This record gives sequence, C-alpha cells and structure tokens, in this order.
Amino acid sequence: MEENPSTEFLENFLLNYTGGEIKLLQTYYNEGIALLCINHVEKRNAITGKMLVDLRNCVLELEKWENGKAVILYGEGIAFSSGGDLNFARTENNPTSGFYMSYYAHDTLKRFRKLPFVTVSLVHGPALGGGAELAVYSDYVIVADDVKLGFVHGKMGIVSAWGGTTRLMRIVGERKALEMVLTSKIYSAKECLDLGLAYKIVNSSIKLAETLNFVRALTVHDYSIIQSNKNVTNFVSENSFEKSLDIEREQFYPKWGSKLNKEALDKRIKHVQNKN
Ligand SMILES: CCCC(=O)SCCNC(=O)CCNC(=O)[C@H](O)C(C)(C)COP(=O)(O)OP(=O)(O)OC[C@H]1O[C@@H](n2cnc3c(N)ncnc32)[C@H](O)[C@@H]1OP(=O)(O)O
Repeated sequence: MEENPSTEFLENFLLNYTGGEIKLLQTYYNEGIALLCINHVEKRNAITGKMLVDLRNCVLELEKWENGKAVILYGEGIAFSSGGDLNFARTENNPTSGFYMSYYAHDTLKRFRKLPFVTVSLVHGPALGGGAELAVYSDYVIVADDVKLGFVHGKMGIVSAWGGTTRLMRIVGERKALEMVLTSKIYSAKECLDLGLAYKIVNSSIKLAETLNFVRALTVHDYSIIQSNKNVTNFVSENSFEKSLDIEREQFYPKWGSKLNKEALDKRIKHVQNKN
C-alpha cells in the first residue's frame, strides 16, 4: 500500500466508480452564497468515487472565491445522501481500497472545513453512514422535518470513513457522539434538535427557501468580516487557546482603522436590539 498516494493516483482509482455528480451552483453568487448540490437521485444520492472527485474540484473552486460568504450543501430529490456507494463498497472490499478512499476524502473535507465561509448542511430524508458524515462537516446542520439521520457504520461492520465521528464529537460532545455511533440509531428531526446536532428544523416543502433566509441573516456584513470571523473560529476549533489568540489578533488589527471601521465609527451606531 502506498502510504502517501498522490492525488492523481487516487483520482484514477476513484474515477473507476462513476454515477451521479456533485456540483457548485452559482444561482445566489451575487449574494455571496454558493449551493453545493449532491445529485445521484436514482441511488438516493449515494456517493460514488467520481462524486468524491467532483467534491474536491468544487472545494478547490470555492477556495478561489474571493468575496464568498456562505455555502449550502444539500441533496437533490428525496434524500440528502444514502452514504458511500455500496457498489464501490462491495467491489473494493479490502483495507487498501478503504485507506485510499478515506485518505482522499479526508483531504477534501479538511479543505472544506478550512473555507472562510459559513457552511450549512441542509439535510432531508435519509442521511446515512457517509451521508451523515458529510452533513456534520458544516458549521450548521439544518434538518428538514422528514430527516432520518444515522451513523449506521457499526451495522455495516465499519466505523466512520470520512472523519464524521471527530466532527460529530465537536458538535454534540463526547458522550452523545459515542451513543450515536455505538447504537447506529436513526434520528428524527426533533431528536437531532434535542441532541444539539441540528441547529434548526425547516419545513420539508420549503426547505431551501427557509435555509437561504437563515443564511442571509448570518451574512449581512461585508464578506471580509465574515471571512475573518470564520478564519478565527476555524482556527480555534483546531488549535490551542494560545495559538488562537494569535490568529484572532492577526485577523483583527488590519481592520482597526480600515474603511469599514471608519465608516461605522462615523455613523455613531447605537447598538439597540431590533424590535420585530
Ligand atoms: C463510506 C462511508 C460508509 C457508508 O456510507 S456505508 C453505506 C451506508 N448506507 C447504506 O447502507 C444505505 C443503504 N440504503 C438504504 O438504507 C435505503 O436505500 C434508503 C437510503 C433508506 C432509501 O430507501 P428507499 O427510499 O426505499 O430506496 P431503495 O432502497 O429502493 O433505493 C433506491 C435505489 O438506491 C440504491 N441505493 C440506496 N443506497 C445506496 C448506496 N448507499 N449505494 C448505492 N446504491 C444505493 C438502491 O440499491 C436502489 O437501487 P435500484 O433502484 O435497486 O437500482
């Protein structure tokens, strides 16, 4: 087994497993919002090797997006994602193939986590195995009222392949995460909310519209402010307190006296709570 396989090698391997696509939609780019769409409807959005390559290409494109603010990851059709492609799982059923698939996905998803944008997973219908793992990579998990989310890996005789347990633990805490992966239980929307996994429940018939509104409310400020805040929270979640203060300072001081800062000071803003 090649311990540090090249991207080219891994992509040649994964591209043997075709079907479906993951694509970036620019419909709301003018608002600084990108849609990342999982589309393999006939297989309930199972993630093929080719789709893992698509996902990486989308993330590489997002890395170049200078004035982006947010990304919404969602699934077409009646599922968020039924997880890893079982055709791949059956054909490449050996540890070396598992290592290659996991190594490649980890690298992509680490990059996704480091994006300086607010990331939101809109999760509906089945989100199982790798589907649940993808769901928890975002900053916010919004679930539709028809969600069925489960870390079912244990039932399949495996553990999380794409780093989902690490992410899950950071969201719901150690004991709840352990319970979820040890039981392979499938959770409803209300249960996801009670666990602290979901941030909000949306109506499945208007789920994208509701999620867009949620995202718009979080992205009212200039993209530079959003990206700096995200750089700080990304760093804090991965690094020590001391290093975090350093990065927070690095993100802060160039904005002290910037055009935006001066304009805000000139407005003599009074920070009273909005009355709705
Ligand atoms: C790599 C990380 C680890 C993993 O993710 S391991 C995979 C874990 N996921 C699973 O085991 C999901 C298995 N699938 C299911 O439980 C059900 O299909 C599911 C998602 C609840 C949907 O149920 P239904 O709506 O009744 O649909 P269905 O069963 O008739 O499926 C429709 C077609 O989709 C296919 N499908 C579903 N999940 C798949 C998968 N993960 N990989 C490949 N194909 C998958 C299914 O075989 C069926 O295909 P076809 O129409 O018979 O050709």
